[in-house]
Amino acid sequence: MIKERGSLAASCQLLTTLGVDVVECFAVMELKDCKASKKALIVDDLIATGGSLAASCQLLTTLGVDVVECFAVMELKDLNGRQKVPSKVVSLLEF
Ligand SMILES: O=P(O)(O)OC[C@H]1O[C@H](OP(=O)(O)OP(=O)(O)O)[C@H](O)[C@@H]1O
Ligand SMILES: Nc1ncnc2[nH]cnc12
Repeated sequence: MIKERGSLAASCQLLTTLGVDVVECFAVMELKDCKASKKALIVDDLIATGGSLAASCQLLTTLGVDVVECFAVMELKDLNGRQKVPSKVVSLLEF
């Protein structure tokens, strides 16, 4: 997930409220690990306006990382956020 430091707990709580069994949370990648020629799957809890995923893609692409796909648990379809995202977008739940 692309998160501010310290906000992972709130994301887990939201998913639990929705009935998702959060088995484990782990931080996979920090910016220092993002190197050119690496591939990335970006996972976030929500795609609303698409601004967060678009900015994340842009940042990683600037670092030379190949963003293969973006995955979001929830997508607010009416906001058309996926149109801003330059990579393939997959979401689990649509509202
Ligand atoms: O598609 P967007 O319009 O960018 O919205 C989606 C983002 O909004 C939420 O984060 P938020 O900014 O609320 O902060 P958080 O990381 O503390 O959850 C959510 O976790 C996504 O990262
Ligand atoms: N439109 C939205 N609804 C709920 N949570 C959000 N977080 C960021 N944008 C949001």
